[in-house]
Amino acid sequence: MKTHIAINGACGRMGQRLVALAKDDPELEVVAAIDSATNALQGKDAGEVAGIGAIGVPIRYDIPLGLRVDSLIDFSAPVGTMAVLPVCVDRQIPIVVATTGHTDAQKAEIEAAAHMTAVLFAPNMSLVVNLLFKLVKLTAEALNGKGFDPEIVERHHRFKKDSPSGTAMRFAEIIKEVQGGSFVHGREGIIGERKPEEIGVHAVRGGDNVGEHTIIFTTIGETLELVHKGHNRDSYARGALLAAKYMANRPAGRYTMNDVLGL
Ligand SMILES: NC(=O)C1=CN([C@@H]2O[C@H](COP(=O)(O)OP(=O)(O)OC[C@H]3O[C@@H](n4cnc5c(N)ncnc54)[C@H](OP(=O)(O)O)[C@@H]3O)[C@@H](O)[C@H]2O)C=CC1
Ligand SMILES: O=C(O)C1=N[C@H](C(=O)O)C[C@H](O)C1
Repeated sequence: MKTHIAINGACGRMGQRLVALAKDDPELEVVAAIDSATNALQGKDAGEVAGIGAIGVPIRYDIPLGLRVDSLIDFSAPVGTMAVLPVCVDRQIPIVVATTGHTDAQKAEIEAAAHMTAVLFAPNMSLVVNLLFKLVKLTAEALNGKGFDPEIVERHHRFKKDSPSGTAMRFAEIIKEVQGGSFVHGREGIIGERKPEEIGVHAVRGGDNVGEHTIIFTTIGETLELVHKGHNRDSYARGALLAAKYMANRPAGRYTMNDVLGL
């Protein structure tokens, strides 16, 4: 039986790739394509919006009542996640939250929803980025107390609304969990020498970059850099579709991409 998925943010850059890749997957069927009520593409066919031809699913701002939805993937905006989250709770729809940029209060609401429905909340759906989370933890552990300065540089397209990226902040949190420290976002002026406890996080914006993260561990005499460069958005989309299949029919609880990817 196919997994019936709903996509929140279906008109966006990621939403369109999900619609396109799901069409080629015999295990998946897109049954609902949701976007903001004000989006000019409301009512258009989601397949046409994604450039793959009609799939018979119109863009809507809600999930039709009575429709079987096995899991919902959210690549929208923080306000979009918060709009769809209570619907998923009410209707017991497992939700994959891939959107980034939520406030701490919004993050707490998403975590709390996991007591009522199945929730996977991850800033990056790519297999190798999730592997890199592990490599950065290993590196932070190996270099802890040895005089290395951690700094993170992320690069994204000019259209990205949140900064720093959710992924960059996850790398920073992993280092902090191992080494302690405090985040420094950019530097300007006569700020004095770098303090050993600093974890620098820096955002570059421009062009059509789909996402690059460089995690730097540098000391007097040598530097180690761990780098991921996305080539297109499909690595994120494929991970999210895998997650949607994994989440279908799961009981309430908090799930991770490590569960999905077997990492
Ligand atoms: N976890 C991961 O692996 C990845 C996460 N992301 C994150 O996913 C999110 C989306 O990225 P991207 O596709 O590039 O962004 P886009 O801006 O291209 O798409 C977002 C879509 O969501 C829509 N939207 C806005 N508000 C709502 C709402 N209230 N309800 C439903 N839909 C809404 C937007 O509509 P409108 O234009 O009308 O506002 C737009 O169509 C970002 O937070 C990004 O950081 C991106 C890539 C990978
Ligand atoms: O907005 C994007 O494009 C991306 N956002 C995610 C993030 O903020 O970490 C993941 C990826 O880097 C692409």
